[in-house]
Amino acid sequence: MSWLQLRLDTHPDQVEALEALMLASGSVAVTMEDNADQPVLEPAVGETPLWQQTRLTGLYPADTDMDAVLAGFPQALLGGCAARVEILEDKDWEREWIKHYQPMRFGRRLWVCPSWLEPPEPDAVNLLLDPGLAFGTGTHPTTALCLAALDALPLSGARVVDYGCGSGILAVAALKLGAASALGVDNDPQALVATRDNAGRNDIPDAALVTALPGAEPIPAWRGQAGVVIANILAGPLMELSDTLLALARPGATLMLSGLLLSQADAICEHYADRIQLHIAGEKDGWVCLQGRLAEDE
Ligand SMILES: C[S@@+](CC[C@H](N)C(=O)[O-])C[C@H]1O[C@@H](n2cnc3c(N)ncnc32)[C@H](O)[C@@H]1O
Repeated sequence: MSWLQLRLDTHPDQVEALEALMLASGSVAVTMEDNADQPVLEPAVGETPLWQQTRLTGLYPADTDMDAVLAGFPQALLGGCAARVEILEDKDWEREWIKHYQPMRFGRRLWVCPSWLEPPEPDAVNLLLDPGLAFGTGTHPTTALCLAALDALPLSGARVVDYGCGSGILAVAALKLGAASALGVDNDPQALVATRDNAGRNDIPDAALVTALPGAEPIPAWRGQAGVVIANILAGPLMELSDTLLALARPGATLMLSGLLLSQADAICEHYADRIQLHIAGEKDGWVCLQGRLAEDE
């Protein structure tokens, strides 16, 4: 079975009305994205506009008369947008995604391999991953930057905090690269489940990885203990969480921040400047990873 997909590139003011029209005209699902396919950016951290152009995609059964659907939309709404109708072949989307998820190398030693494939370099540090519903497959530039930066750190025996752990990819990578223990924090309980599953998949002993929701009981025990604190979130939370992240770090610790665009780096560096000097440790597709070391007497 195939489907028809109606794509409308429109101004955010019109999104609500157009979504209602799509649903009323037989669309079984409507999704919205920034039509430049950019992530959600936060106005507080840069002048990058949020949702300036929105792409609405409505999914219609294959026998829908799309000319009639479009004719039923008021010109005042449709006039300002680019509309396109496409045939969407029905596929097993989960399988499609899996087909394209292949082993990836980060830095010198680290490979991230889908758990259902054989690692191409059995002697490398191989992290077996099944991201489930959580963010963190290694395919996003920010995750890739953090993984490469982790590979370059002396992690042997370190205690590592992964704040915003998603699939747990960074915490588990740190443990595979020699860290002694890790704390994975996420405000999405599903992410904590994925993190524990991925740790199990990589034979990480239970005691080596603690997972917690923000503010939960195991976190105070980590205050001032971590030799490496990583947070790959977004610029806004990285600012809000600065005290929390720095409180977890011990003197001399490395702080690694990602999830931000090059245009947001100065604002973040400035925000942290009275405690730690951060520099751009890596850049990929417009995203950056910032890194710095706390003073030994911090
Ligand atoms: C961009 S993903 C990063 C996942 C993974 N660490 C990686 O590098 O691929 C950000 C994660 O941070 C979590 N998150 C967002 N805001 C948070 C907050 N204020 N406190 C804790 N976790 C947060 C999200 O649920 C998400 O799993």
